[in-house]
Amino acid sequence: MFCRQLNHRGFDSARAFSFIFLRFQFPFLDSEFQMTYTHIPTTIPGPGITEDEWNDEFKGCDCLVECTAESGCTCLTTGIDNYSEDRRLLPTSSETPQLLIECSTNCACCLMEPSCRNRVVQNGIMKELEVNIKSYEKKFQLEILKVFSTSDKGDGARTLQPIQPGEFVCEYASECIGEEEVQKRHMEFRDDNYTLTLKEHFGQKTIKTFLDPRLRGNIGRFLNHSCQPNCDVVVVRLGRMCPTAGIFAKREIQPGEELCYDYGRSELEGNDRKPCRCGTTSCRGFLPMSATPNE
Ligand SMILES: C[S@@+](CC[C@H](N)C(=O)[O-])C[C@H]1O[C@@H](n2cnc3c(N)ncnc32)[C@H](O)[C@@H]1O
Repeated sequence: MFCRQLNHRGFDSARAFSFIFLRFQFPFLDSEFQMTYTHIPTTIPGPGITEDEWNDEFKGCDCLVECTAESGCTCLTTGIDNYSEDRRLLPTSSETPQLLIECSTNCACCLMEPSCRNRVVQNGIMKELEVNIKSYEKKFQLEILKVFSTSDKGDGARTLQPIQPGEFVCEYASECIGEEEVQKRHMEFRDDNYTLTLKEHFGQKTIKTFLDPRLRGNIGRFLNHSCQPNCDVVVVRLGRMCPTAGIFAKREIQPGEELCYDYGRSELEGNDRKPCRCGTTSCRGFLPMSATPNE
């Protein structure tokens, strides 16, 4: 079924994705709103996503042995393994990232013990991470999170354990929302914007997915931007067409290092851009900004 869906939608292997954080300057900030969010371990459907869209699932593989490209696992649609035996993201050979589909409950391998290697993001956070939630700490019950201070970027997250290149850090757990809801939240929360737009290019077609952890999210919402990041965002499909965003280590990360990724690039210029405080030698000076909330 999933092959039919892929063909039907005209998807091909010449795909790519980009993501950019929405960034708008407004003169005020409502700190009440800034503090209010509910912890969720994984992405869920939010306003603007229909049940049909969310339930558009892949058929799943029939594997009774380890799911690898070599053994012909049909979830590995491009014939390349997503993860190594020790569950690290495998580098792709070209500039274009592969369509990363993890095995799901629709797969025969879901009975396998321990789980097949094509399940990483869905297994959740394996590392001990730390977040600075300032005075909000006591107010909200966040799993396994403690406190650390960033000097000038608001809250931030860091690791308490070493992380190897390609290892999964955390999901950017969010509400997956529709375009109108993006506009609505932009008006409602003004400066307080967390929406990550995934742009996937399938041939001539571009599909946008909006992930917003503003109201419901996990530690992923605390990762700041860096122009020389130690993490990458990767589009991952957990058995359904609606994508999620997985954050993976780009290089070896030492305990105590702040976790960060590149929010993306924008051509926009202007005084209302927010200065970047990543402090790296390759700093581009400003955080990326998009022209419209759903760009
Ligand atoms: C997804 S949030 C990251 C967590 C945020 N620091 C917080 O306190 O919730 C994105 C916001 O963090 C701040 N930020 C992230 N990276 C930054 C950077 N490199 N320089 C300055 N501010 C940054 C900006 O205010 C941005 O809009």
